[in-house]
Amino acid sequence: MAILAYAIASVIAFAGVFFNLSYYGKDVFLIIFYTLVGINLVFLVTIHLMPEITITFAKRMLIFQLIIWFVGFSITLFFMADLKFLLLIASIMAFTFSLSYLKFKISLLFVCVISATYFSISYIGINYFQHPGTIEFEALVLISYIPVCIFVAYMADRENSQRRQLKHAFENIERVTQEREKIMQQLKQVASTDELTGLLNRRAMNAKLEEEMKRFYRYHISFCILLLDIDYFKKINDEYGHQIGDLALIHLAKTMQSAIRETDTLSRWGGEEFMVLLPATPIESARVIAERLCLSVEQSTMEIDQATIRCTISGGLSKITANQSLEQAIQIADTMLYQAKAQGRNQIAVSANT
Ligand SMILES: Nc1nc2c(ncn2[C@@H]2O[C@H](COP(=O)(O)OP(=O)(O)OP(=O)(O)O)[C@@H](O)[C@H]2O)c(=O)[nH]1
Repeated sequence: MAILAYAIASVIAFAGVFFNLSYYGKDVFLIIFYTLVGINLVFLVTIHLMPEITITFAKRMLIFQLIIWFVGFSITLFFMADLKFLLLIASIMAFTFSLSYLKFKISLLFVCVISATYFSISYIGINYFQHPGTIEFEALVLISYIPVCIFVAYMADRENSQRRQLKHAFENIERVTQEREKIMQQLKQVASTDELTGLLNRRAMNAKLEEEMKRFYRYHISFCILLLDIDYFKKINDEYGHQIGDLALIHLAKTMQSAIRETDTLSRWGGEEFMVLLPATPIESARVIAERLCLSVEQSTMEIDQATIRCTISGGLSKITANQSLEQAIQIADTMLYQAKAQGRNQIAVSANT
């Protein structure tokens, strides 16, 4: 809308020149007009061509352009004495364009400057250069021009502030949405992580198992469940205290995590129990992985207060089959774990039902 107003204003100004309706004739006006346009263009091109242009320099150029525009306006007013009124309308339209970027007070200042210039030129023109018209008529013109400009300035300022408020509101919404997403992510992370070891907790593991189960029903790719339990962990707690017990749990979690494949998932199932999900793994491969896990725990040591803590783990391994539920597979792994404990610990018991 503002650009349209600016374009119409330019067309009116050019039409004035084209139809040679000016008081002093086309030639004088054209020389001055094109000189000003030329100077302006040179500066515009300079601004765009200089890559190292600074904001201060650009602002100075803007002031320079304003001065050129103002001088151009004054000269045009003077030479187009019989078209002054038309030029004033063009200035309102051009104003509509620039006002959308200006504050209300600055717009008022512009209106005052233009009105004063118009009146001075009319006064000089009528009294000393035989310009047509009377000073009373010019005053009347200004009386109608000023309220229109003030109205345009007010409307532009109101639209501007509404636009700013809207932009601000959108920015706020964007920021709040981003923060909310971040918090949701953090909450999700906290809700699915075991605080002590940083592994997935039981709830998150259950979700993973459900997902794997759906994949199993859809693609018939079976998976294995390995339930692990630290042997005689109570002794560590009793001997070294609960805090050292916690450190031992962290240490063992790290040891086990580094012993499994990236595609397998280790979680803290509860207390000193851990569960490993081995997707798309045949039972024999799962047994190899489980035994390697046992060995890496057995071989790892933890130095605390000059004491060396060693642990072993026992495990129960089961494979999901078509005729059983997830709960049944977990139950079988639990039974196998019980069997591994009963058989002397530090070993893996594998379900025969595979
Ligand atoms: N420090 C610490 N201890 C835990 C935690 N969760 C469970 N425990 C301890 O783990 C021990 C488990 O003991 P039991 O269930 O008797 O089993 P165990 O001593 O490991 O013996 P077996 O499992 O039969 O080999 C208990 O002493 C629990 O207090 C924990 O988060 N931190």
